[in-house]
Amino acid sequence: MSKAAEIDIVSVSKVYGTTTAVHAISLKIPAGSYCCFLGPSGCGKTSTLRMLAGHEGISSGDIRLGNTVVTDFPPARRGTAMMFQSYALFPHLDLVDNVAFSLKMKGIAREERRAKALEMLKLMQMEAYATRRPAQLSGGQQQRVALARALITDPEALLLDEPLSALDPFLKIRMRAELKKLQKTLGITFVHVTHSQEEAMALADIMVIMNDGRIEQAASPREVFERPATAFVARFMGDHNVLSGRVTSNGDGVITMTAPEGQVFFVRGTGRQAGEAVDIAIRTDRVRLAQSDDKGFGFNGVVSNIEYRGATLKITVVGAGSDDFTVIASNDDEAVKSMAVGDAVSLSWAREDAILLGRMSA
Ligand SMILES: Nc1ncnc2c1ncn2[C@@H]1O[C@H](COP(=O)(O)OP(=O)(O)OP(=O)(O)O)[C@@H](O)[C@H]1O
Repeated sequence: MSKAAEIDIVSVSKVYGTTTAVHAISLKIPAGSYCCFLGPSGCGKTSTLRMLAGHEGISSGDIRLGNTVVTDFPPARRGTAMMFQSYALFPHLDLVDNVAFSLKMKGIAREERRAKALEMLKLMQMEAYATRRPAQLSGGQQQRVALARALITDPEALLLDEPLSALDPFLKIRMRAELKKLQKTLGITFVHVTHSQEEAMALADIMVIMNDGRIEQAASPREVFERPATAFVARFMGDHNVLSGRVTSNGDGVITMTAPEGQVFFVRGTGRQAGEAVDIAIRTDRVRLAQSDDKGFGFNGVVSNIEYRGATLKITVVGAGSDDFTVIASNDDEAVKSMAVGDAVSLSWAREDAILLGRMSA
């Protein structure tokens, strides 16, 4: 029904008094993609979304939507629409009037705007409820109405601020699938802010991971998981161990790193100087326990905790400067099954499973 627009964020900052919430971020979100902003509380994701929507002024930088610089445009002229976490429906209006509200503000005649509102309610499979008020709906139904209301302006981009957070876990997963389907059907750009790694992985074409007002990585979920860019991303996404050390040598595309306790690790990579601090990530499911494999690289440690997880065991090991090195091992492995807290174990992984992590530029 609508055209999609590329969103270009060019060196955008947001300063509130003495707090810099967003530090000169730059990002291109391709037209028609599903983009999720993810990060811990206070990292600047909502401020970024609100600047895209025009609900918050931009301290410096520019935002372009398609070919238009919208930096100084009010929300209604940007070609974006926003769906709020709380849905912000009017309790005293029926669904048709709720959905038609922004058309009323634009001065569109009653019959025309009600017809368009009904069309949007139909798209969201809510036309049977058209004469109800928001309080007479379930959470999931209210969310559909809020979506219909945001989409009635035919936006080029839909901005969603934690759209699933008010729903119970079961509905969250169902509505998540509906959001993805809707985005595919409409073909417009969706920008969705969430706290949930799982939600972002399930929905996004591009995941943008923010930390302290900066973008740590913007890439597909697969790339973020398989090639986390920084130690922050590896830790925040989970399922990775991060080991720190210093570069001891560097040549032929292989960096040798020494951990504080003297263990030596090898990782593919270039461009690091001897003596430089370095971090590597190793996926928790790629670590072998109690195996001496001459192709593997690892260390000896002591088991500090074992959690039963059904098909797998989560084993925490102290060693190589880490006090929570985690291994996810199959529960079918007899050697692993018999392990106990306090056991000395040897851990190893294939050289290609060590990922060299970058540092954030300040
Ligand atoms: N209106 C404001 N005035 C002053 N500081 C603000 C304002 N809004 C946000 N901040 C600060 O800016 C920083 C980023 O806030 P923002 O709401 O963008 O983070 P967030 O990643 O969306 O967090 P959350 O997940 O908790 O919503 C925080 O330090 C916050 O305290």
